[in-house]
Amino acid sequence: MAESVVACSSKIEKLTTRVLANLQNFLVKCLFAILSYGPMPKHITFIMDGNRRYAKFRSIQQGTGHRAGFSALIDTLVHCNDMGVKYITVYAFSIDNFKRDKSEVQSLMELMEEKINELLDNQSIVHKMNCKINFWGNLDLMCEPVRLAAQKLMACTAGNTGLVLSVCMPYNSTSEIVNAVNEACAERREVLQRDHVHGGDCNGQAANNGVHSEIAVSDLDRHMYSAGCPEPDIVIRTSGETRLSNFLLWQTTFSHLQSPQALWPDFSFKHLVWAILQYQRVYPYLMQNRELAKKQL
Ligand SMILES: CC(C)=CCC/C(C)=C/CC/C(C)=C/COP(=O)(O)OP(=O)(O)O
Repeated sequence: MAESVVACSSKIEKLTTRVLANLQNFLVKCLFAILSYGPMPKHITFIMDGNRRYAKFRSIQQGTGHRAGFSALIDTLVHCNDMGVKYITVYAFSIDNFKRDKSEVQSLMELMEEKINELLDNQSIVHKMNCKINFWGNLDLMCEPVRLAAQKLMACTAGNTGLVLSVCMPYNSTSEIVNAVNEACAERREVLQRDHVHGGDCNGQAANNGVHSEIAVSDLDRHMYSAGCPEPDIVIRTSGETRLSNFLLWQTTFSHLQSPQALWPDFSFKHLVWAILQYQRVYPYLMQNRELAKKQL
């Protein structure tokens, strides 16, 4: 008798769990349907701030905070993918982060290597979502195991057609801009020299193909890590901080900035939905600004 009561109550428990999960799925789908009536962002970027504070407040190891941060990143990717957001860009390691305590940098590198290798597995969530993964930054600054793993991940997801995740690492925007200026100048010099050899005038001006020696905005665009990717619609910096900290300065002129109080490992579905609702609220003004700027050019 007692056994059958236990078996029955366990069946009821399982059923309740399944019903609640289905109900939750249904509510989430309703929410997506409501959101999709408004303009949906194509590209959301995250400054994943507050991982160490998360660990400190819980009196756990600092590295555990960064691990929780990685889980929050994967959950966020899944939600964005479900909502049809095509581009996600995250600030995972700034060039300035190399100035941190040696042991902290070392443990961050180990975490990066471990997690990138996990993502390389065919069964990983990013493969299931057909994600393409880019790394934006100077990978030569990373230690060899991280660099090799990152290059392998980029190569093996290059043909994927789903969500595009760009991991900024080791990155800062001013280096990206300087790099783009140098590359654009080198490219222009090459064209002018070629033209000169083939009949340009003695001032180095192109002969007749309309090439000018000045660099245009579009030249720099082509040499940014973000070439081919739409400008971010939303920049979210968690932990209530309101600085950009040298992140995507070139690309975020018209982006909507948000700084939820949540620390990155606590960032969840509700924060994401709230961020999109806020974006939809200000969307007409964002578009107005963009149009105005285009006219002024
Ligand atoms: C493979 C891959 C993409 C891994 C990403 C893992 C991850 C979440 C990295 C975040 C690294 C970082 C320095 C975050 C800033 O928080 P913080 O450490 O500055 O914390 P604080 O703001 O509390 O000081």
